[in-house]
Amino acid sequence: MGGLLPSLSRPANHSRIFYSVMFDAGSTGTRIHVYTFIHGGSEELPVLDNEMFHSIKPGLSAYADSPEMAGHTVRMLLKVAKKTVPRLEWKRTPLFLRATAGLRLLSAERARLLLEQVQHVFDESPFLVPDDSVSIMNGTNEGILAWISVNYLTGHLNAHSERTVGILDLGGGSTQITFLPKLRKTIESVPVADYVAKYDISNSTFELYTYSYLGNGLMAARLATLGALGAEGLEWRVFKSSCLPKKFRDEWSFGGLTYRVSGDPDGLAGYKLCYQEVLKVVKGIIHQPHELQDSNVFYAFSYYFDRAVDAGLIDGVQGGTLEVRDFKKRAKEVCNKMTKHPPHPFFPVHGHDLHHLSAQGWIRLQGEHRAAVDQESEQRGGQLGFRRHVGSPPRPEDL
Ligand SMILES: O=c1ccn([C@@H]2O[C@H](COP(=O)(O)OP(=O)(O)O)[C@@H](O)[C@H]2O)c(=O)[nH]1
Repeated sequence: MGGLLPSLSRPANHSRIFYSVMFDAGSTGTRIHVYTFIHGGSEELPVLDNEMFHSIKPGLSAYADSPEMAGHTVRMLLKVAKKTVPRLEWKRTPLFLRATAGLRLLSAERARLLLEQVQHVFDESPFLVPDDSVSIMNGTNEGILAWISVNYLTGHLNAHSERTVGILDLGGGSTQITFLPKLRKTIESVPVADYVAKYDISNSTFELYTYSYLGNGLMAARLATLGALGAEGLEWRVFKSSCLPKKFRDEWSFGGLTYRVSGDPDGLAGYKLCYQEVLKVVKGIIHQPHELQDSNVFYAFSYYFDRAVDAGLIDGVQGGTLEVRDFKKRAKEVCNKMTKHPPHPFFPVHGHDLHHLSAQGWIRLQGEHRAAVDQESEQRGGQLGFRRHVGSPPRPEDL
């Protein structure tokens, strides 16, 4: 997002503080980040001084049939920008919105109508609206930017660092995997050319393995497992799964549609059947690079983090370090227990078939993209790579 920073050529007597507003329009929510930067001098890069964050659920794609509601969401979030940025700075503070999987999953026309509403709200606001303010970010850029962010925050992009870490991001609509391959063969044996992307950062070129699986975010893959994604007859159908406790009934909303779901009261439930159900959705779709069979460090976040916390695998504040097989072990325990006592439904990780991704690989789990690095624990050996919500208020998902 090269245009995030406004031009720094300003008169000498000008305020050295400036602001930038970024909207993350995800499939499950829309979030605003209001950044405050301090510009130390013409030779130096600006320093991030503060970040204000707020979010609203559901995401913009829930309003595909009523695009003006998407505009309303953005208008509500802009109130946070108006409160944070001093009035005198509004006209030089740029607004950007980048939409991810929710809008990628819609038809081009429906997505266009939603973005048109956002553009309208931006245009009537008192802020600066650059030419490329509102757009859908492609999956490759989403994966690369997450890789850069995590490697920058963990100190792996500095000149002395000899290795980098991979990232696994499980959103609601898509999931991304990005890493720097150690073997040439990994690049040469990708299924299609768009699994490889070159990126230049401070005099180094990184040739990354990166892919975004659209429709394999947690919510979309879960519905696909139930045979519900794209199905007809949502008004009368109940989608059953052996991944859910037999007596479980609920309604799930995603992308503007509501699905009635339940366990199978007359059938069987449990790990084995559930695993087979999930396999149908990911088999032949998820590419498994050979070199990841060896030990590798990945930072996994978004729903990987959320589910690891829900499953009691890691602490919700401290984060933690896990082996991939820990997910499988816990999924077995929970799914097999649910046949006896119905607990909350727990789905094994759908986004990637993690078990096959890396049998001995470690993943560290992280929550928010904006979390700060816990330097102390990194120095202690990196057992707890990240803390969640460091330096920010608790996340108010609902305004
Ligand atoms: O700043 C953010 C925004 C979202 N998320 C997580 O991302 C997931 C939802 O992803 P999203 O709605 O953006 O879906 P996508 O459009 O990426 O598929 C949830 O686990 C959120 O907690 C996050 O960790 N940090």
